[in-house]
Amino acid sequence: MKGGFKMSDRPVMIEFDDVQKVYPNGTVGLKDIDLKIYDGEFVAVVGLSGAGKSTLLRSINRMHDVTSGNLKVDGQSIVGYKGKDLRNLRRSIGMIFQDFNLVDRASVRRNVLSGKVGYYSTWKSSLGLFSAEDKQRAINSLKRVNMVEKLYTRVDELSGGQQQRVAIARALMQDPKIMLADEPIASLDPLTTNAVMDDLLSLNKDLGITVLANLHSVPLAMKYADRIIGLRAGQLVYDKPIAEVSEDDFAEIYSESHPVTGGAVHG
Ligand SMILES: Nc1ncnc2c1ncn2[C@@H]1O[C@H](COP(=O)(O)OP(=O)(O)OP(=O)(O)O)[C@@H](O)[C@H]1O
Repeated sequence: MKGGFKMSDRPVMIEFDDVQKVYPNGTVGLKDIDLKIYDGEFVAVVGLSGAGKSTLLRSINRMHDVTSGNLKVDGQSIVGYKGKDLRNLRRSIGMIFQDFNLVDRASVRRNVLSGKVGYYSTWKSSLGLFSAEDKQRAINSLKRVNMVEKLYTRVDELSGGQQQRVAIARALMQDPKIMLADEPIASLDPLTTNAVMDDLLSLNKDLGITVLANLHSVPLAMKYADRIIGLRAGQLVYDKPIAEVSEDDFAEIYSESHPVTGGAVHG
């Protein structure tokens, strides 16, 4: 926060307004969520398994639909989006997953170019007819995650950390405004964890991409994020800029037995 600059002075990129999500079987995924995420923020989402972290992330690109309330991305309400609007929303949001979601038997290059598949007709993409510009973009994306020397390597010959970096490069093909990282390092060892988190940080700081990452590790969240939010049983029970965060704060979020206090630790 140099020179008194605050993230909340920036435009709002994602806004939840009284959002509820109830799954068809009655499970509450999200409850009474009010949340603003600012353009260029790096937000870590922490909480116990089942707290609603994935549901929160996946409602932003409409992988999950919310049950009620409003959700805006870049000023536009996205809850009713269909067809072209929904496709454009998803193009503007990159996503990476715990298990990478790459095509194992294809090359790194092919996987990264597949980040552009939705932009081409089916026949062109099935024949691998990508434009020279997109081929160059794939190389640039791989350079950004230090993976360009693996361009022609098959994905199943890479380590987990390398695969996650390829997944980041693939997401970059869309030129996203937002990057959702759903437990990006849960399958990785500590060394590759730092490499992947460093990549996410560089997208955030160098390219200005707003990053939301679900993390199980509070120390990691403290190291990388501008702000930490905590969920418990679908509710937002913690929300602080990193300068105010103390590791002791997390006892409540991570205690299995403590009842939800109705957001007393908000803000
Ligand atoms: N498709 C679904 N149908 C029914 N319930 C679901 C579905 N997906 C998630 N849930 C439930 O919603 C709640 C929130 O799940 P969610 O996956 O968002 O939590 P999480 O914090 O991401 O957990 P984890 O860290 O284990 O991934 C949990 O109780 C979960 O069992």
